[in-house]
Amino acid sequence: MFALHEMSRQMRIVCKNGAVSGFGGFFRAAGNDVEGLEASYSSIRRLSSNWNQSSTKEPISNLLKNIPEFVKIVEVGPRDGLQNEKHIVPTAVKVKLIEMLVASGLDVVEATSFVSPKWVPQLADAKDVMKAIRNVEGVRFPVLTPNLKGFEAAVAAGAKEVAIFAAASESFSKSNINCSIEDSLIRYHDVATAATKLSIPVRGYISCVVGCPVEGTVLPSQVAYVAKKLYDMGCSEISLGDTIGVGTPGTVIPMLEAVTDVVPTDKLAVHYHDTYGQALSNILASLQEDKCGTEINKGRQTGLEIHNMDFN
Ligand SMILES: CC(C)(COP(=O)([O-])OP(=O)([O-])OC[C@H]1O[C@@H](n2cnc3c(N)ncnc32)[C@H](O)[C@@H]1OP(=O)([O-])[O-])[C@@H](O)C(=O)NCCC(=O)NCCSC(=O)C[C@@](C)(O)CC(=O)[O-]
Repeated sequence: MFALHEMSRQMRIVCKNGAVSGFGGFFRAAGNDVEGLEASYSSIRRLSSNWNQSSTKEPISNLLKNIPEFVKIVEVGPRDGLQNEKHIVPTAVKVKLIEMLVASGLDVVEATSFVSPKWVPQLADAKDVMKAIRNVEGVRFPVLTPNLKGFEAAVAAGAKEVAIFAAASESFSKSNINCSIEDSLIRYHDVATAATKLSIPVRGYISCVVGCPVEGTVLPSQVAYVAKKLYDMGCSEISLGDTIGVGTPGTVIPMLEAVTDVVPTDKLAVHYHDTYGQALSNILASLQEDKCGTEINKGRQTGLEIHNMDFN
């Protein structure tokens, strides 16, 4: 899986391949043990280093003319990649994975989730993962928190940054967090308020920004509605997730336009799953989106985050 995320200024772009399958594929290839991970470590380093090098070069064609010159990478594999693994990955392997991702040069790694272990048993060791990485310096380790209970547990475990996750589709909201969109926003408002009191940045995800597995097409106005609510409650950034990977440039651009009408582009990320091989096209199209390009041409520092990378 794989995600681009322009940061520092105008537009954040996050893209992710078929969530679990992308990173899971890498993980299976590496083997469910520390040695297997080490064997794959050099590929991570190569990819990370390639990104950094290419970000300093002049654009090589008109196709790439308006994309940011600087790329910031955020990795969500330890959370998003492992949350649906069939077999529970041992804590020590998760920690090793995080350490390797950090060593590869990534400085934001979404480490785990403080969600119900009944819903996501794969991440039931969130507290232990956080304990094991507590001395890693210079890296941000955001964690998912679905409610105040999760937020309090995350803070007690040492989290310095959290993420809340709403949906643009009612059906997905119900199946993912067992409540309506409106109820989730009330819940998240409580989390955001508690986080603000502790000066903890809150990232807001929106799932199903172009399509829902149950409802089909999701209208841009539905996404803009939730994005504005998350922005108003104080989210420092809002990540727009094409959860089932059905987006194409033709659908993500209208969605981005609707959202950028109500939320400043420097607060936005996009999170594209590569289920149907559209993630890179969607990233490129999003980066070329007018508002983003205009800012880039002003020559200000830009960033691009890669949330997950598919090594398959
Ligand atoms: C939201 C809930 C908790 C509601 O679940 P619920 O069952 O409605 O919760 P509840 O409030 O009725 O509580 C039921 C039990 O869960 C406990 N509980 C309640 N909250 C917590 C908590 N935080 N941590 C630990 N335990 C918790 C609570 O204490 C109680 O325990 P019991 O009394 O039965 O022993 C549940 O649905 C849940 O955890 N959902 C998380 C699902 C999830 O993690 N999905 C994947 C992440 S979203 C995603 O991947 C999309 C994204 C972000 O990547 C973007 C994209 O790809 O597009």
